Order: sequence, then C-alpha cells, then structure tokens
Amino acid sequence: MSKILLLGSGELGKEFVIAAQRIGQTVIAVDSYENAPAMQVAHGFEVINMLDGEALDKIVAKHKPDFIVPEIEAIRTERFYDYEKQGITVVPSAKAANFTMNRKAIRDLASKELGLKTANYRYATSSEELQNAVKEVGIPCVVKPLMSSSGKGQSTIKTPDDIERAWNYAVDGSRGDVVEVIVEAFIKFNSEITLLTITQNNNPTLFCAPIGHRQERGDYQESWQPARISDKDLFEAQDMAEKVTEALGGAGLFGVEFFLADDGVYFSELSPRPHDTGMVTLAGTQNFNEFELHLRAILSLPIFEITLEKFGASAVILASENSSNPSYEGLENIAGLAKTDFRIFGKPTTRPYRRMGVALTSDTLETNIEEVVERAKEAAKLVSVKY
Ligand SMILES: Nc1ncnc2c1ncn2[C@@H]1O[C@H](COP(=O)(O)OP(=O)(O)OP(=O)(O)O)[C@@H](O)[C@H]1O
Ligand SMILES: NCC(=O)N[C@@H]1O[C@H](COP(=O)([O-])[O-])[C@@H](O)[C@H]1O
Ligand SMILES: [Mg+2]
Repeated sequence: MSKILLLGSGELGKEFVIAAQRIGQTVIAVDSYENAPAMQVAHGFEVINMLDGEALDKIVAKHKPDFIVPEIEAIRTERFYDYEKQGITVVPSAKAANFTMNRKAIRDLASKELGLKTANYRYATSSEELQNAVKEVGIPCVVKPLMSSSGKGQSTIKTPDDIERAWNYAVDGSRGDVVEVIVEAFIKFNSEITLLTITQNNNPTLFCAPIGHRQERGDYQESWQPARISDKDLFEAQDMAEKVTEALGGAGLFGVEFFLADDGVYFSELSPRPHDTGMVTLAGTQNFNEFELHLRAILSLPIFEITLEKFGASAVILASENSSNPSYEGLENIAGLAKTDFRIFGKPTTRPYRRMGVALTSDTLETNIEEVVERAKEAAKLVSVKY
C-alpha cells in the first residue's frame, strides 16, 4: 500500500482522501490550519506553512511518502524537483505543479512554446507598467496576480480610470512573494468549460465529457456535465489539452479550462489536480468521479474507459460572514428533494463567499441540462449557514 502526502486539505482533498481510503491507501493531510476538511478523514495530519520550503522538507523527511499530491497552488513547488530526485512521485509531476503555481510559466508554455490560442496578454510589475500593458492589450481587459486562485485579486478594467485600482487590488490579493500581474484581453466568450483530462502511465490519455460552468468574482457558482459544445470545438479543446498535459508530464487528472467564443476555442489555464467545477462528478455523472480518476491514474491502476452515466449539476453553498464553528440549517429540506444530494465540507471557520458546501443534482441522459442546473441552484438555496 502507498503512503500519500496530500498538500492542501480543502473540499477537493477531502473527497480524494475518501477515494484513497476506500482502496486501502494511507494519507497524511497537510494544510495551514487545523481541522481542515481532508484532515478529518485522513490517517494523520500536519499543520505547516506550505510556502516555507524548510517546513516542507521536514514533513517529507518525517513521513517518507511514496507520493506527494498537491491540492492547492500556494506551495513552495520549487522543492518538488528535489523530492522527485529523491525517488518520490510528485503528482502529476514536479514541473506540472511548479509551472501552474505561477500564471506566467504556464501561459508562456501554452502560448509561446506550444502555440495554443490564448487571450492576448502582457505582464506588469508596477502600476506604470500596467498602464502601458493595458494600452497594448486594449480595454476591456482582465488583471490577475501571477500567484492567486479562485479569482483572488482579479478585476476587469473597463476604463483607463480603473487601472490604478486594478493594480492595487491585484497586489492585495496576491499570495506569495511575487509582485507582478498578468493583464489579458477580455474574451467575449459564449460559454466556458473545464475539460477533465487524465494522463496515465501506461495507457492513453482520456477525457471526461466537458463540464460547463458559470463564474462570479472569478469563482465558480454552478457547474454542469455535459456542457453544450460543437464537435469541432470539442476536438480543438481536446487537442490543446493533450498538448499541454503532455508538456507538463506525469500521470493524473488535470482540469483544463477553455473559453468558447465566436472565433473559436481559447485555452485559459489548468489545474494539475481535481477541479472545483469537477465536483459535479460527485452527482454520479460518470462511472468514476474526478477524485477516483486522479487516484487511479496516480497509482497506475488502468482506467479502461470513462462513461457518462447521467446528466448532473452542482451549485455552491457559500458563507456570508466571518465566524467559527458554523452550523447548517435546511438539510432536511435539501435531503427531501428527488435526484439531489449535497456535501457540507466541515470547514471550521467562515468568511464572506467562502465555499462551505455544494448541492448536487442529476437526471437521465435524455433530460434538459438547463433544468438540472436550475434544480441545483434551488437546492443550494435551501441550505443556510448559521453563525
Ligand atoms: N481573459 C478573460 N476574459 C474573460 N473572462 C475571463 C478572462 N480571464 C478570466 N476570466 C473569467 O474569470 C474566471 C476566473 O479566471 P481564472 O480561471 O484565470 O482565475 P483563477 O483565480 O485561476 O480561478 P481558479 O483558481 O478558481 O480556476 C474565468 O473562469 C472567467 O470566467
Ligand atoms: N479553485 C481552487 C479550489 O477550489 N480549491 C479548493 O478550495 C480549497 C480552499 O478553500 P478555502 O479557501 O475555503 O480554504 C482548496 O483546499 C481546494 O480544495
Ligand atoms: Mg480558473
């Protein structure tokens, strides 16, 4: 049996640990705070600042894992190359985790090296540089810290007056030690998708049915599977996903994000790990959910095929205040709905917009996907967080 060191212990990690427990693997869950969701179901836990390389080295030496599975981006990923040299498998690879931690590395790889179509972009290290960069990409445009996730520090510039504010907001929302932003032309997309892509050690790359999603404040609100997409756009997205995951290397599940616009498919970014929008697979849409697929690929257990079993949707349950030890009301109401399920992540504290749970709905393959999404939104509203 393998020992897995899970770096990051949120809701995605929790489902991954449950999948690992079910097939007898040992998991040590790590995060920066105690009682994080994945710690509640793991064999052991560690609380450290994962951006601190020495602290990371210490727990790697202590636990001697077979696998290191990053669950968030904010990790001192430069250390991963060393761990690989020590014979530990970093998932999906040290390069994948290191390149996706910083938007610059992954964007330059995708756009310049692999020639994938992306929004026109520039970088800036000061508000003056941002002024020039905005002139080059044009207004409207989107500014993001090089190191952030879930929309933190992200804003849209609609007039030149927004530039200063966008710079300050990005610097405030930036994690890590890098004071630099990316500014991207605003893509007027018709929809956006996540293409879950699974690379395997001894078997071909597989794709899940595309997942549609809607974002607010740079964070996902609802996701559904399958997304509506033309065959042409889907093949294009699959081709780009195959190229970028191959360049990053290793085995595991990736969430590859695309914008679908009138002028074709744009690559946006990717997670070298289960994706938040992929929680829709917890609704039983596939023969294996995204966490089981990640685990199987990591352990080199062959995945023969991925089948779409049902239509499904997920809608987030958010907090609106700062507090600790939250409780939940309305569980009997959501539980009373047909073809509906839910997860409460068990996060020990709340803050405005923090994701605390998710509502999951499904129906047969012949249904109207919009109706499944509508039911998920209504179901999520039945649960309220009490502070
Ligand atoms: N260039 C763009 N044009 C239009 N919309 C954009 C652009 N870049 C980002 N967005 C919108 O903002 C959302 C979040 O952006 P992005 O995925 O880059 O942020 P993130 O912080 O990495 O989020 P996460 O970590 O949750 O994936 C996108 O899904 C999309 O809805
Ligand atoms: N888009 C990335 C994403 O969804 N990551 C998921 O959210 C957790 C952090 O949540 P928190 O900020 O509520 O602690 C992470 O640990 C991961 O599970
Ligand atoms: Mg994203």
